[in-house]
Amino acid sequence: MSILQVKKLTKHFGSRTAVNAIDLQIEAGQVFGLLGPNGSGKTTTLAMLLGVLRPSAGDFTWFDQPASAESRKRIGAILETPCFYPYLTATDNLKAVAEIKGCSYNRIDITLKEVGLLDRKYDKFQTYSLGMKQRLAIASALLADPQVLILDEPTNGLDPAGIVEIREIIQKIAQTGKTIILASHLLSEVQKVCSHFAVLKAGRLLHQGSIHDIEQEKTTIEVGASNMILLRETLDQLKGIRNILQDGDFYRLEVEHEVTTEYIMQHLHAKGITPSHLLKKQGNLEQQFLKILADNE
Ligand SMILES: Nc1ncnc2c1ncn2[C@@H]1O[C@H](COP(=O)(O)OP(=O)(O)OP(=O)(O)O)[C@@H](O)[C@H]1O
Repeated sequence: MSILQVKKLTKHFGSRTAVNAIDLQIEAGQVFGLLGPNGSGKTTTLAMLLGVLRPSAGDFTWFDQPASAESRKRIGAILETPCFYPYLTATDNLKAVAEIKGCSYNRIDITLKEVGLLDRKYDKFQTYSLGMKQRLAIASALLADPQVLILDEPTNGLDPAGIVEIREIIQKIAQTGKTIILASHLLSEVQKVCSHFAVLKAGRLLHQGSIHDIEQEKTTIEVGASNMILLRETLDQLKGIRNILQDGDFYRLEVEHEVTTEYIMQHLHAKGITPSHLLKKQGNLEQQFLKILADNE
């Protein structure tokens, strides 16, 4: 089932175009990363998709139907950190959220467990760390057991341990079959948790695809030396090299991910070869992201 179809979605703020005719397709079960630098239009896009902002042009469907109050109930979202009562416990705060959303209190312990806060449920919100506050926000978004969870920059401001916790929670939630859409400017985060992603820059959609495709990108090492024949003979004997192609005055090696330039260097040294050129090129999202941004300058 298609979860979200977006067509030519646009938002102008006065003369500024924050979101410029973007198209998106998100399918059930995907963990979808909306990736882009600050000010690229991620929050504005999510706000339109959640009915918080009215689009200037374009449209979208949720669950193959025009957006409605009904479809909105199937989506749990955190656009901004929700306001919790500092002097109330996590449980009492979630009771207040349950009242607003009209859902059963039975879900409170289930969601607190999902975000790893069950043993702190009677602690006051004001005693929570930033990471715990963010996890409680996720619990509140999960309270009505939505099909889709939307998170805007979920690891913002967290320390490395807090970031890992949020990542693990997102992965666990994804395993339950929910579709997750998260906006982030952190490439590594998107690469670690997302199955699919789109890149926004200055309100435009530059790329949409699966993380898998990018990870399948070949890792290559370029190596050149004055004696290309001896270099070739040496490279032919090395393990971990899948393919060797000559490209001008160097060879382009398709290698296993683990093969390092140090490994190549050691073997060349043993044969008395000093490389004139040695460069590893990894097909990871960061390079793709930078390339996508550069290609669209
Ligand atoms: N209410 C508003 N009025 C005027 N301009 C706005 C408004 N909201 C956002 N913008 C502008 O729209 C553009 C996109 O902002 P948006 O917050 O959607 O980007 P973002 O990718 O979410 O960035 P960040 O990661 O910094 O939150 C920016 O230039 C921003 O200044």
